[in-house]
Amino acid sequence: MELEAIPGVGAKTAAALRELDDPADTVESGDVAAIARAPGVNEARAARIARGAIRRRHGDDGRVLATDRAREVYREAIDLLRERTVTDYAAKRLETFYPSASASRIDEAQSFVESAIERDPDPAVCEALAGVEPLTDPPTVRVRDRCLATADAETLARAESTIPELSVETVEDTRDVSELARSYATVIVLDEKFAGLDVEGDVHVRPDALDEPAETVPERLLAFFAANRERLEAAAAVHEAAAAAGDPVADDDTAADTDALRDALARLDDDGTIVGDGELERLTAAVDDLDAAVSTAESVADDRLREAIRERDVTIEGTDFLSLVEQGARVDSLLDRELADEYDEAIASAREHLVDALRLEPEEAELAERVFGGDPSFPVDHDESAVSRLNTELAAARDRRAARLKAELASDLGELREPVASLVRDALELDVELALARFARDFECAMPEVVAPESSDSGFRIERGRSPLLDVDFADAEPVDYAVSGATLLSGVNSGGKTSTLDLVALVVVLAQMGMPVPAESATVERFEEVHYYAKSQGTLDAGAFEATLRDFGDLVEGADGRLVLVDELESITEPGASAKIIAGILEALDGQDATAVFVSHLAREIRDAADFDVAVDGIEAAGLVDGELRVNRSPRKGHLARSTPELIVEKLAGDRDTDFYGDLLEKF
Ligand SMILES: Nc1ncnc2c1ncn2[C@@H]1O[C@H](COP(=O)(O)OP(=O)(O)OP(=O)(O)O)[C@@H](O)[C@H]1O
Repeated sequence: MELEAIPGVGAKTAAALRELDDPADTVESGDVAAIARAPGVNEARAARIARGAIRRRHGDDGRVLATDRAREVYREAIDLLRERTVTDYAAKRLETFYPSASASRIDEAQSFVESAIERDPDPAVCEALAGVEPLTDPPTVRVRDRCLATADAETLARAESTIPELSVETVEDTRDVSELARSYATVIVLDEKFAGLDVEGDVHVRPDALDEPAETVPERLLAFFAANRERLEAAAAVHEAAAAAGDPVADDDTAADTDALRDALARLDDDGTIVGDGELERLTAAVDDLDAAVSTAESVADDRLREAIRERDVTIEGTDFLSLVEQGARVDSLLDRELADEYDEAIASAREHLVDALRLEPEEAELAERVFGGDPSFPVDHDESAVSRLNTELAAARDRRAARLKAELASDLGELREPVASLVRDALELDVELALARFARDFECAMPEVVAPESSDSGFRIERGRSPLLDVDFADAEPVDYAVSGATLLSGVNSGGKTSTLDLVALVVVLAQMGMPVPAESATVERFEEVHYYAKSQGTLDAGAFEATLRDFGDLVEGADGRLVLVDELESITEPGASAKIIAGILEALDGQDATAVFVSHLAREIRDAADFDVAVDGIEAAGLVDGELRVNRSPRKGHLARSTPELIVEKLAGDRDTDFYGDLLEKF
């Protein structure tokens, strides 16, 4: 796919997207997190790119939201959905839903949404979702005890780019390899021609080493899993909680084995090292504690010997005494001769202490024996070279064991790499689905029927619609029935709910064309090409602004087929007499076209009089004034010019007061 063919993707963004593993599929997948891995592409931009890809696939020019207020209603709809997500991912992913005029796009979104709203938003699942985030790639780990070696320049370049964790060294011959083996614990030679090579050290000839990065640098997988541990554990918890709630995220055969994942993670420390292996822990501790254990062992032996000397009467022959005096304080020979058994016991206790403290195995214990037992001395002394030998052996055993365990764990993790990617993706997608399910429940929604413009059901029909955009609690929103086909005026008392009705219509249409459920008992909506919603102007416009507004409406009525036009009190832009004429003219222009329009106005009577055709008028009626409060039937009555608030008040006064004034006034309405 030509990435530049996606609306909104220029050459620069396309170049960034080409850095992804599989640019075309990733962009088409709608996976906002995966798209956002492209350099310089944040999640908001990724959502726009995903939306662009959807539009391209459906040949959709994305013109539905034609005015500021229409765009605002869309934002409000998106906000209502986003408020119901737990993860940032789901919040961004919801932005890939937009009102479309393409039947195939609406069908596609509807089929996703229909199954999503069947989900049960279980609290345990939502809680677990809080820790889920898209998987992250940790920075490259540098491994310094291993290197790659090759004689070939091309292989060298490939090695540097595929295994950046290791140094890549150039070697000409066996001598070079053997030199490397002295600087690195392990050397991996990449060239076939070195096969059968015999040099000292841990040297392997592995021409396939670059194709098996998991084996060559198990640290890469370990670092990846260590860095993503919390996300993975959270995703696993989501799957487990969803399964426990009887609403599994994925089919059993596609689900990752969460037990295997937990088991593998338990073997891994946060810094990518191995944990939970008793033998490795023993060897690591033995290396770390060796010096301290040697000096404690010396003290143990010294204490024993001191005790023994203190309790013994030693008879010194004259010659010995003489040599003692002549040679200074050398008592070694005396110790050997007079206290041989005690000395041996003291040395034995030192060795025993060393073996016990370091928990040494028999072969290691043999080396430990040599640490004590040189010429007798007091205080007891150790053999430094024996300590260093023991240290080298223990460290080598530790490193061998760690390398083997890393390789084993990496091989287990390698098998989990793909499954965990879907484990996390599915958990994040579940959050999108649960947000939709919660939205549908919270606002008692139904899936609307979206019909073709040429259908006999053109326009819109909403039954018992309740707007979540009202300034009252949703529980107090009174249901509204309203249907319009063609152009109509909507009249009604002040604060009767005219603006709220326009909002409800706009919201239902926008949601329906996004493929979403709508807050109504049922709804049928034409698939509008464009939604033009004009909010009430704040006061009279100056000449320039008035002219600009008239131009807008001039454009609007040109080729208005397939448009939904919602206009709130256009009369406020200028003086009432002129307004009525302008609105009448616009309605006349729309009347001959396949447009659907609702014009809210307090000038319905005047507009009707100014129009050259029979203007349809609906009305939001007040049932009357009760204790100075309007009692309103929120559903507009079809073909009915509603009485205005002033008329209602005059009528009330005419009934209450004993004077002709109010009666005469009433007749003027
Ligand atoms: N369906 C409804 N359910 C509950 N309350 C509603 C409903 N519709 C409107 N209201 C309440 O009535 C108030 C006024 O509604 P709205 O602004 O839509 O009336 P209006 O007819 O456009 O008024 P005006 O003629 O002054 O422009 C709203 O702020 C809301 O509190």
